Amino acid sequence: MKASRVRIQGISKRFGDLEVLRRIDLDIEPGKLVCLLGPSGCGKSTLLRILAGFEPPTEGTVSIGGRDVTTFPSKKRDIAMVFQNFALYPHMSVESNIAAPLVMSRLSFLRRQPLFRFFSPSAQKIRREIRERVVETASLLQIDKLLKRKPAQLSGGQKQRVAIGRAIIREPLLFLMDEPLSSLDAGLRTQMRGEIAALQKRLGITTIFVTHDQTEAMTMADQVVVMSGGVILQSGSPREIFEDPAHLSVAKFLGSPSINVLDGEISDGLLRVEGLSFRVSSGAADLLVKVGIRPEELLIGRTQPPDAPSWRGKIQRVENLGHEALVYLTIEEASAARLVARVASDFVADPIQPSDTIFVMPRASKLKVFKEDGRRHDIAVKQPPRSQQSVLQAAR
Ligand SMILES: Nc1ncnc2c1ncn2[C@@H]1O[C@H](COP(=O)(O)OP(=O)(O)OP(=O)(O)O)[C@@H](O)[C@H]1O
Repeated sequence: MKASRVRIQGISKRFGDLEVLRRIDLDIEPGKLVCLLGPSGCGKSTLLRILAGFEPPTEGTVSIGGRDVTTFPSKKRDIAMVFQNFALYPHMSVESNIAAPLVMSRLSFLRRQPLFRFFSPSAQKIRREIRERVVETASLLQIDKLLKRKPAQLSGGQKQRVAIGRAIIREPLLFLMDEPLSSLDAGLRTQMRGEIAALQKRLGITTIFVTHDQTEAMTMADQVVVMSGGVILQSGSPREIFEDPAHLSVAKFLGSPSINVLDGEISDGLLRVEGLSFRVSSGAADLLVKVGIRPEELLIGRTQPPDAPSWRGKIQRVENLGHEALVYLTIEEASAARLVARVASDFVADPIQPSDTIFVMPRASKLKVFKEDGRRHDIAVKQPPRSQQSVLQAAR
């Protein structure tokens, strides 16, 4: 299989006065599975359509496999696309649907006519080769028993496999998918997530797909590109963008329940958050900030930890999910600050009363600090040394 590099440089798109994409730069390595992730209307489908050649950019260039294809029509780009609704030909069998791209590219209009088959040995040979490829592709996708059926006789997952089969049979340079799983039910979506990712690895075709589902992005992609308002906020591995978000919007978009966000302030070398103080890297300027804490990075207990800053929390609600529990609470010191903590379900095994007071300790090194404009503030946060803690706690 061919694996090609994709390079997007300075792409902007305007529809009249509406600027939908603003100077997008993106480099995709050959053979990677890349996800464009972002809220509705952020411009992901428009970017995919520009890559596919369905929409011209207002500015910028697209290159696929080292060729500048910006002005090429879709047909000349050697790409294949799977649409949200699969777009199968309803009157044609599964076999003919999968074969369609090869039939169109390898047989002229005349040689496609039924009568021609009987008189042209070369057309017969091509037909035989195409059939072999269809069977090979169908067995790869485990739909080889369905070749004679029409799309109306298939389940959602089977239709999707046919759509994928039709896309990969030509061995395109680039494979594009627009919300490929959104029309499947939840169980099938989980199954197809794994199957598509495994198939993509086996074939090695550079693939870009669009979704607004963070689980899909995090479980399938090698590289996740988070978009918002027509710009790329961050591009990186799923782990990178989850653990090291470059922007508060990225941090909020990933993770369920969403990251806790509290107001904070850096002054005199300390980060102060709702009454707790932490040390920050030396030389950090005084600043108002937002502090993000993932629900799994809040430790909670029934007794006050002796050697780490903690809040007193009032439990509002507990959701026991079996293997873990979500504890929703407010901070006593700042009743407006609401938090959610993800804890092992043993913690809530003893009946916990909604009004019980507990202690909530954020892991200092995991605190994510953002500037007021949402961009990440690149400072390290640490626990205050033990000797300072009693002083800081007394000063609260
Ligand atoms: N042909 C068009 N003419 C005018 N505006 C358009 C056109 N196509 C898209 N838009 C606008 O561009 C913006 C981005 O649309 P796009 O479809 O790329 O978003 P998206 O992130 O894919 O959203 P969704 O997840 O809802 O599909 C939207 O505000 C949309 O209304």
